[in-house]
Amino acid sequence: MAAAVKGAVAGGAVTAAVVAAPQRGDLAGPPRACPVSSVASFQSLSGSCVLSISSSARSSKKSGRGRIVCSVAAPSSTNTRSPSTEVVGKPTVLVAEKLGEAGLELLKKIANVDCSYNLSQEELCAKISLCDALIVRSGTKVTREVFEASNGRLKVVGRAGVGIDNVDLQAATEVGCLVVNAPTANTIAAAEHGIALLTALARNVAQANASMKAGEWKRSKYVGVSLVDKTLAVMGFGKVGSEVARRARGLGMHVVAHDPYAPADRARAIGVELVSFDEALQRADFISLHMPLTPSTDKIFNDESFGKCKKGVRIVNVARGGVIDEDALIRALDSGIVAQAALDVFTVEPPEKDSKLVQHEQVVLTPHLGASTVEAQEGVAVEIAEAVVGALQGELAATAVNAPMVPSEVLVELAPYVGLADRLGRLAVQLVSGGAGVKDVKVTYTSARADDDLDTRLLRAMITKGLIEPVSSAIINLVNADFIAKQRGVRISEERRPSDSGAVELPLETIEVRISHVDSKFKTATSGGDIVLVGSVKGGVPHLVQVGDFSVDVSLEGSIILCKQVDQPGMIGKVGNLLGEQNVNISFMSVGRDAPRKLAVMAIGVDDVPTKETLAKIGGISAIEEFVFLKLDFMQF
Ligand SMILES: NC(=O)C1=CN([C@@H]2O[C@H](COP(=O)(O)OP(=O)(O)OC[C@H]3O[C@@H](n4cnc5c(N)ncnc54)[C@H](O)[C@@H]3O)[C@@H](O)[C@H]2O)C=CC1
Ligand SMILES: O=C(O)C(=O)COP(=O)(O)O
Repeated sequence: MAAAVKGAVAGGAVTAAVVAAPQRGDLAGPPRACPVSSVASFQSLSGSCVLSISSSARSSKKSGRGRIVCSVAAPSSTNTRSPSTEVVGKPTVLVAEKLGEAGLELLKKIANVDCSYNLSQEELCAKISLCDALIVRSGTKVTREVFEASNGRLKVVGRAGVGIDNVDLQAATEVGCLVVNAPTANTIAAAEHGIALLTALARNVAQANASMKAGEWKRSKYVGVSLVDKTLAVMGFGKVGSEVARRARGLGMHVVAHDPYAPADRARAIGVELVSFDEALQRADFISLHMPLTPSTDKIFNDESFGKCKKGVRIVNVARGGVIDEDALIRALDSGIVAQAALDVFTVEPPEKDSKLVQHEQVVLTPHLGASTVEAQEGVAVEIAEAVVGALQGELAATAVNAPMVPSEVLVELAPYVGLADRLGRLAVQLVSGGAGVKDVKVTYTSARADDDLDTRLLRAMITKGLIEPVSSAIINLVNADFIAKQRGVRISEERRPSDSGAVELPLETIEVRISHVDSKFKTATSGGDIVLVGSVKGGVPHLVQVGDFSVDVSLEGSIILCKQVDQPGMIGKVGNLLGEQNVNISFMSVGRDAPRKLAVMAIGVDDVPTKETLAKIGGISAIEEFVFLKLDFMQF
């Protein structure tokens, strides 16, 4: 994608749009569909956000399809999508698990929505290459195979809930697919379910209910234990954990919490003592689990940890089944270390109905209902639909889980430099003629601001995009830029160069891209043996201001002809005439020279692509020693 950044100030709010240029490989014919995804816009949002640099043409680039119009497989009996409502030109969102109506309505405003539930992995893989977004809950495994089967088309996976352990984040990142979740809307529901299980456990509600339904009346068998003055250990003091702690304090419990990353002041504010893992186990009468399933929490409750607990401890798990070694739990229940367990989540869902855990008398079960309240499901549906719609429109995703979170105000400020960074990378790589390929790139940012006052991750991603996309089939965005650079052995180092201009109102004055250890097609673009291009933003438009040691000034739009020549009268006229004869419009011309009548570099911006013959004629002008034509827009070829 060649991107032009257009900046504007509208109604006091700065907005800018990165406009995707058409791609090589696009077919002629019907207009390219999915216009929403070809525009990455910056919006002034509150909080931390991430820019999704998207291109509608990514699917067409790989697959050769010219438009993103889907004919999705016939709906199964559980499908609710009506194929007749599919609209050409809209992206397609596959909703693979039940989603609240309000969320579906939001999606339908901009997308064809295909609600296909209970898909097998094979069915999901078969459909996914026709979808721009996928929305799941915890019941769908979004594996590497799914990302690979998407063939580059899937731009965003929305997890309508918190836990993203069912999504292969590494695979998503590698293919540049954004993953967003809905981290807040089900917090209270999960916390309330935790408390429901805690109280039910203490008073044998489930067992007594089953007994009565079986016609019994056993009052002495179901004597419970009190919660007041007991100690609850909250393991994982995040959003759900702290809400559980707050409620447990209201029930008169002492609450300790273990969370290596929790801020002490939040704990103190709720009257919770933060303790080590072992101390939490040693002090707890009740344990409530609220940590994510990660490699470091996988089976963190095992024989060894149960061995550290008080005999008769009661455990509630509304987090993830995998944090408990279920065989170890059965042993701990059988030995009496654990008196009772209440489980909403399981290592494999649904668990085997005849498993010892499911059938254990001291185990109370719910089928992953933590988030299942009417209110939470409506909230989650809206939260995820907004995130997915935003991502499809190239907006900032505040809940991205596999991309750097760049504060929105930083993004707004950097917007004009995003296109500059992409174009400098794109031009620099076209000057490389050989050698071992691009391995060493140094980017120098000149700024009058303090050293720590520039977040360059977005710019680095765009330079990477510019450097790699023209010479590969990779699609690069903020999600996968660092991964792809590393995978290709491209080392991008960054440096800040202070400026004493005093222009602190600008985040940046110039960006210099230097490629070392390569040969150049245009020797004049080298300085000290390296290819060096410097750019800046003028009036919101990216400009090339230096080529090697020569100063130029050419707007980075369309394409550029660089000529090295002996400075002499009439050169501009000669080149201009040749281009004029071919009806090639010149947008800019700029000459940088050492001294009068010595060597000069002429940079000519052209809106149209000159023919090979015209270029050859320019190259044939006797005073021109070197000559290179650089393209910013690949559709022209
Ligand atoms: N059963 C259900 O339907 C639901 C389950 N959940 C699950 O509950 C869990 C918590 O969700 P939230 O509170 O929203 O997430 P969160 O991200 O706000 O909190 C998780 C906390 O766990 C902490 N943590 C990470 N590693 C830890 C470790 N080794 N030991 C102790 N703490 C550790 C983190 O620092 C963080 O504070 C997640 O696993 C989520 O998937 C959430 C909602 C509904
Ligand atoms: O949000 C979470 O982490 C949950 O576990 C909720 O899962 P669900 O969306 O109900 O399948």
